[in-house]
Amino acid sequence: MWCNHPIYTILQYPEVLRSFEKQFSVINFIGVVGAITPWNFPLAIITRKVGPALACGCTVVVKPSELTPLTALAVAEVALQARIPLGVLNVVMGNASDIGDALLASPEVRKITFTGSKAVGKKLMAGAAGTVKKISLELGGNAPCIVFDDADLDVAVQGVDECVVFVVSLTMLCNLQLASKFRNSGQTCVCANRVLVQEGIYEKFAEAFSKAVQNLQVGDGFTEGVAQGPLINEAAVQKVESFLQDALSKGAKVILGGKRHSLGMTFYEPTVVTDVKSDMLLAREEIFGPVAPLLRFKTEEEAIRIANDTNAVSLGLEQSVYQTLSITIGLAAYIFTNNVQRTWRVPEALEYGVVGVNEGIISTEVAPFGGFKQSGLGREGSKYGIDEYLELKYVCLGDMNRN
Ligand SMILES: NC(=O)c1ccc[n+]([C@@H]2O[C@H](COP(=O)([O-])OP(=O)(O)OC[C@H]3O[C@@H](n4cnc5c(N)ncnc54)[C@H](O)[C@@H]3O)[C@@H](O)[C@H]2O)c1
Ligand SMILES: O=CCCC(=O)O
Repeated sequence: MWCNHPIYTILQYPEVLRSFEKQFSVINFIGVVGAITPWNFPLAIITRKVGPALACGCTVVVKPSELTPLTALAVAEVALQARIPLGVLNVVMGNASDIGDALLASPEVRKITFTGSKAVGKKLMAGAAGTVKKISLELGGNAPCIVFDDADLDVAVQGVDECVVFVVSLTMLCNLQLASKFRNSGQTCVCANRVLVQEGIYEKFAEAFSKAVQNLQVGDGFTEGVAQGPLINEAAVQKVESFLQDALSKGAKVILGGKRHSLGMTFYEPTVVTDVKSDMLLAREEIFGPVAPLLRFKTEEEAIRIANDTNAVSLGLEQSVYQTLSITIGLAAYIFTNNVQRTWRVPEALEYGVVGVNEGIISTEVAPFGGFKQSGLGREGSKYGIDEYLELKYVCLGDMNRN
């Protein structure tokens, strides 16, 4: 159920359009959208795709993760209650690759929007070629978080008003780090994955940070005060264990946690690891678990180089070591500094789609969210997110009075 009424709008560049009086731009909504979503934000990721699609006039077929299907059905129920007409928002469950193939093969589906792993994203991108569909990909990350030694470690933060970019206390730093690293038990694509700490403050930061992490209460998310839940499944725990094992065998040290939680099942202790090096899987792969690896750096140039070097091949690692070995990715990055010049210079040098400066929580619907390199294509949120569901058309009007 979709039609293709053009919305006649004089778009950007009115001054250019004025100079070509009889020419103007038209936007069409793109058509049927296939939205394939992951488990880790089972509601938010559906809504950030469906919202702009419906706003543009598209209909949507959502294929949610098989690990969190009920949230998607709840969205569909709410859509019905909101009187969104039948057929406008559809949820399809079943075999993932069969549904993916059907969406890709359909000439009616004009756009695929996907959030999930790099491996599946690449398959969809290749599959979209058959019918030349527009595609947006929000894929994995390996966010570096750079802590410079110019942060004023002794300034106690009195209140929110003082939390301006030039006053970064150790307390604030640790809190922001906690927010960024341990959000959703570390299972967030923008979680700080590698914490790069300048050598002058490395020991002090490690101590203060692990004290803060120790206070995170693990348990049932419905219980008051609990900050860390379980990991999504056994495979996720085993992945964390294998990365930690690799790091320990290469000289890293666990200073907090480092094992399954006494609650059992898929609960894992919030963990801090020091002496982590760039060639360890903990630093090269998306951990997707509550483990914070601390790396050491000397200079700003070195920090930027380590942060941008997500190419496994350049480190001489065998790609077969781990199936999903990261290659040139760039979703989110963070820096903490008191130096105003650094707050501009370093983000500019970082090859990442989103950069938090003295801020650990960066997602908002009003900003463009998305990655560089193999972290994805396109943006979600803001006016740029709307563009993903539109086609731009140029109409050239002839002079009707011409003889
Ligand atoms: N960049 C972002 O905004 C963002 C946000 C959240 C999660 N992620 C990434 O998602 C990953 C975790 O999510 P996941 O484990 O659910 O990812 P996943 O790629 O395994 O699954 C994502 C979706 O793709 C489906 N799928 C699997 N194989 C398919 C196929 N052959 N054809 C069509 N669909 C198929 C799954 O059923 C699921 O619905 C992490 O890498 C994380 O970084 C990225
Ligand atoms: O996992 C990715 C989405 C996280 C977010 O919206 O901040």
